[in-house]
Amino acid sequence: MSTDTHAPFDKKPESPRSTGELIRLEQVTKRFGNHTVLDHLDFSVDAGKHVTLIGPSGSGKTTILRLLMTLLKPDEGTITVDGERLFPAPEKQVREVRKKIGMVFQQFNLFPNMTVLRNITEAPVTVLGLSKDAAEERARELLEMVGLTDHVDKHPAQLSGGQQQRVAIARALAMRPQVLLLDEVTSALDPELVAGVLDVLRDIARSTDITMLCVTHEMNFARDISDQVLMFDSGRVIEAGPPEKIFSEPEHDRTREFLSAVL
Ligand SMILES: Nc1ncnc2c1ncn2[C@@H]1O[C@H](COP(=O)(O)OP(=O)(O)OP(=O)(O)O)[C@@H](O)[C@H]1O
Repeated sequence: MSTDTHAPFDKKPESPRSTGELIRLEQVTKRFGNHTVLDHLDFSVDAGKHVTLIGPSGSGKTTILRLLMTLLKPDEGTITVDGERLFPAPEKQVREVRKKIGMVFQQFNLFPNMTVLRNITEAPVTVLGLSKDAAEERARELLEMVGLTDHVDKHPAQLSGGQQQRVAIARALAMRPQVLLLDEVTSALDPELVAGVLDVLRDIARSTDITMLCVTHEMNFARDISDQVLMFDSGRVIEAGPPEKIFSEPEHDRTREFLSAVL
């Protein structure tokens, strides 16, 4: 069996996957009724980069992740992932492109009736066609990475929220996505469980070549992992730059107001 099948994710020293631009949104507009949530939005993310979306509640950050997951469709504009259209595109192409994208949600969304191991192996077996053994081997490696080796046979209800979220991270990585979307993954956790989850994500950011697009209110985490921070306001990017610039010398008044409220 190739090492490729065994590796839970691509570590940095191994051959990188795509390089250059991985995600591109062009003139993307999303409306809910009369409410324009994203307004002719343009931005791109290069492969292997960690990009964090910050901004006030309701500014459209989660909507972007949901568009990339194809849980929503834009009203206008194009979305491209790894050079292939995600929207507009034929259904078969959308399914293929979707395999390149993993997401971790605020509410862990684990299957309650499946064990931890099965939660992680289910999609690699049914969607990627991995053998049960190969999927389990990969799952065990991922569970070690997220510090949950002792919990393989438990059900989600037997775990803390932080542990469930770490299973959800392992589950997303089991599909070997090129992009990991993180939507306020610690917002539903008790405060004492937040650090454990963020540490796992820091480790993934440091040791793998995965591209991350992250919505978070954890500004220290954003500062630690981000190559670029995008400040959103009313469905537009109003300021973008490396974290040291955005957090220390923001140019826009709205960014300053937002950061003074949350830091
Ligand atoms: N399915 C929906 N139907 C109607 N309105 C929606 C829907 N989803 C989101 N919205 C609205 O779109 C706007 C943007 O929501 P979104 O969740 O993208 O914001 P956000 O920046 O992620 O906010 P938060 O930080 O509070 O999660 C909000 O006003 C929200 O109420």
